Parts: sequence; C-alpha cells; structure tokens
Amino acid sequence: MLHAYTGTAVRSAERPLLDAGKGDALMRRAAWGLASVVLRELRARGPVAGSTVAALVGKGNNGGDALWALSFLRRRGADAVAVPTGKTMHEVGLAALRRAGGRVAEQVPENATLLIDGVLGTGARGGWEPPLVPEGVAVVVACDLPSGVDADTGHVAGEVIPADVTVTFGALKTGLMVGAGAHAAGRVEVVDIGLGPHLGEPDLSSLERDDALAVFAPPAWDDHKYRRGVLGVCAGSEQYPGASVLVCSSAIASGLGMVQYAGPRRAADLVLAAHPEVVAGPGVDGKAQAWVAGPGLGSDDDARRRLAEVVDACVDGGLPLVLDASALDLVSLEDLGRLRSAGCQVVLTPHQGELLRLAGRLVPEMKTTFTAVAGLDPVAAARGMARELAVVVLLKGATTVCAAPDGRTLVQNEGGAALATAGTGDCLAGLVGSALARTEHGRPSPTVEKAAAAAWLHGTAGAVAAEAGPFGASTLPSAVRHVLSGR
Ligand SMILES: NC(=O)C1=CN([C@@H]2O[C@H](COP(=O)(O)OP(=O)(O)OC[C@H]3O[C@@H](n4cnc5c(N)ncnc54)[C@H](O)[C@@H]3O)[C@@H](O)[C@H]2O)[C@@H](O)CC1
Repeated sequence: MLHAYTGTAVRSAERPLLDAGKGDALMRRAAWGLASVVLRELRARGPVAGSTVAALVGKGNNGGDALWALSFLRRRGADAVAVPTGKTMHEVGLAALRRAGGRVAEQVPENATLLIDGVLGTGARGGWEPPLVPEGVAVVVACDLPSGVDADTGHVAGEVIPADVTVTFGALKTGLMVGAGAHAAGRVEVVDIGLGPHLGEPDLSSLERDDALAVFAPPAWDDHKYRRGVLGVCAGSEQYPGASVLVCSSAIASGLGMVQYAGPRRAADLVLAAHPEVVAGPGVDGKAQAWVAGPGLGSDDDARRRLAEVVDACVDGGLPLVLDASALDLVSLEDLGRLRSAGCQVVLTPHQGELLRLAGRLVPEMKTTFTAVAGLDPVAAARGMARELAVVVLLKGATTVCAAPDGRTLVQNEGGAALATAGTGDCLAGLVGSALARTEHGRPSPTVEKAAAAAWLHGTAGAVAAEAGPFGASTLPSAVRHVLSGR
C-alpha cells in the first residue's frame, strides 16, 4: 500500500529540521536523490559526459534543489545549464553550480536531452506559464512535483510541463496521486530525506496489486458456493436491460460462488442467455450475502419498488449494499439511516454529476460547498459526502476516490480514459458488490479497502483491454479474468 501526505503536511514535517538549521543538508540530500535519477535516465540513453542537462529554475527552494542537482551532474561531466524563470535564484545553490563549472542561460539549449522542472514545488500558489520545451528534450524530470500542481489536491490551475519522472522529497504527495497532478507526474520516485519521524498519519493511501488481489483471493480448498459469496443484483429494466448483464458478467468474472439476479423478464432473459449459471427471478428472495442495486434501474415506480425491496432485504439480513446509478437518485436519507442502524456496509458509487445531484437532494445545505470542490478537489468531495451520509463513497473519475465516513481515503489511478465508455460503471458496481459479498479468509478488510480493490481491478482490467484497441464495456469481464489469472 502506498501512503501520501499533503504538501502542507510535508512542509510542517520539514519545519523542525529547518528550525534546527538542517535546511541546507536537507536540500543537498534531496538534490542528490534528484541527480541520481537524472543520471540513471541519462545513462539509459548514452554517456553522461558530454550530454546537456538543463533545469528551469524558480526563485524558491525548489529551484535550489535543481541548482544543487545540476552541480552534481556537472561534476559527472554533463553540461549543466540553469535557466532562471524569475529575477533571482537560490543563492547557495547557484554558487554550488558555478563552483562545479555549470552555467546560466536565458533559454533551454536546443541540444538539451534532459530537462529538470525546478520552478515551483510545495510553495506554489496558482499557475505559471511554462516556456516552450525544445523538441530534442527526450526526458522531463520534475523536481518534487511538476510546477503548477497543487501538492495538496492534484489540481492544476494553469499549465504544466508533463513529466516522465517526478522525483519527490520526503514522502509521496497527495497532489501526485490525484487527477491532473497524477497525470502530469509520470512515474514517481520518492527520495527519503529523513522526514519520517515528523510526518504523522498519511492524508490518503493507494492499494497496490497485492493489496487488491488479497480482496479478490482465490477460493480456499474447502469452500463451497455459499461460502465463496453470493451476490444479489438488482439492475436493468425493460428500458435498459443490458446493465443487468454487465453487472452480472463482471461479478462472475471476479470469481464468486453464485450470482442471483432480481429483475424483469426481458433483462433476466438476457442475463440467462449470457450466463445460464445465474439464478434469476423477479424478486429478492434467495441467499444473497450482498446486493448491488441501481444500474439501468430507471426512475419509475417499478424502480422505486425494486430498490425498496433490496433495501428491506439488506436491513433484514444486515447485508452489504452497493448503490449505483439510478439508485443514487432514488435512495432516501431514511433508507440510509435504516441500513446504518442495521449495521449494513453501504457503498455509494457516484460520478461527479451524480454526487452533485445526491448533495442537492440529501444535503442541500452543502450543495454549494460540493459544487465548489467537486472539480478542484475530488478527495474533499468524496470525503465530505462520506462524512455527511456516514457511508463509504466511491467517487468515479480520472482518479477513483474511495472515502470512509471517518475520513480514511484510498485513491486508484489504474484505469485510463479508455474506460470512459457506456457500461463500465455497471461493471465496476458488479466488482464492488463482489468484493463485499466474498467470504474473507484472512484479515478482514475495511469496506473502503474493498471498494478500492474493486476500483483497482476495474482499472487494471481496463488497461489490459485497452492494449488490444478501443473496447466497449462488455469486453471488461474477460479482462477481469485475465488480470486475476495472472496472480
Ligand atoms: N526547505 C527545505 O529545506 C527543503 C525544501 N525542499 C524543496 O523546497 C520546495 C519548497 O520550497 P519553497 O517554499 O521555497 O517554495 P517553491 O520553491 O515551491 O516556490 C516558492 C517561490 O515561488 C514563488 N511562487 C509561488 N507561486 C508562484 C507562481 N504561481 N508563479 C511564480 N512564482 C511563484 C514564491 O513567491 C516563492 O518565491 C519543495 O517543493 C522542495 O522542492 C526540499 O529540498 C526539501 C528540503
């Protein structure tokens, strides 16, 4: 599991060390970490001696890191060129560069093969206008974070030079894990500068492969179908029958004991044609150990009645429930209260638009706050909604944010924009349901971690599917099987 801290938290952690007069030592350590990554990138492309490395240098400590790194690179034979973006540069860093024989230029030299972005770090306020990067630059390495990325949120206010690698200091930053910041950062490498004892609790985390696969573990040797998990699916309608197939297919592909489908004839027939192993019927009676409700349900009286039946079944049995799509527009505060009182694990899976509609209906006094933060800070939006409704919220988007009512948050970035196609959300709902329905054999995972594991599996399957070209949602279940077969 990866853990990230806000830029603000990292700056606070630095404070005692700076007060103790260790600022220069910290900077040199950070800069040496940066230079080491640059050396590796250069060596992968040819000899270091004779190569040209340029750095865009801002006036703060981020520029200071870049200047020190250039001085180390110069001593290994590279032509090291500082390009200031303001009127001043970090004095000690500049002196180090000059002592090493580096130089200062007004523009990035045309023959530079590698560019260090050392303009803005955790002290950035708002955006900037990057210069044109010469075409010969083969690699961009960001110092601490790509300039212009908000280290606390991942929001990019203006422009950014997309990095191939970001070398970040002290700890992984939240801004490198979320949205545009994560996209601009490229591969992220963390350089330890000794902040560990001062860091405290992480702001958020991200599941890695093994964490997610532990949730979707293969069956134990003596499992039977009821012990592996039975998922109830209340999805699809006469108008939108296909959603039922997508939810069931992805759940089956993730390896469950049984899928039970509750819905109208037409949708049930489609489900059975695709998966004769599904137990289908009009109502919710059965052995389901968790339910997914919502995809393709519609908004008519029948949809309301069907959702009410599922909520009742979950309340009666204390069963976990995933509410997705149409169910997000139908569920009431009273439903959520009953589910909470019955001890049900509840996961809501909105995208941004659904989250704002949910806020408008269920927490109208917070609508303005949610509208303000939804686009800029999806972590704050998901956390706010999880806290207000006391349920786990999985907010879909370029970064999937899973937040628990106590603020614990996981973010996943595995998928790409290829997943932005109709029906993939239905597949995700099936995977979240599967994660909740499964019997746990080892350490029990918190609900928010199960939701994040489903997001990991969904995103990774999306990446696998995209390798073969553009795809539709019905391709995802086979990619889910492929991902799980590789464990
Ligand atoms: N303080 C230390 O000892 C350490 C600092 N570190 C580095 O220091 C960075 C933080 O340094 P600073 O606090 O100096 O902050 P930055 O270097 O991120 O930027 C601050 C400077 O940029 C200006 N600025 C802010 N926003 C701007 C904008 N939108 N356009 C133009 N100029 C803008 C500010 O007025 C200030 O002069 C970290 O990101 C990291 O790279 C690391 O070396 C670790 C140790």
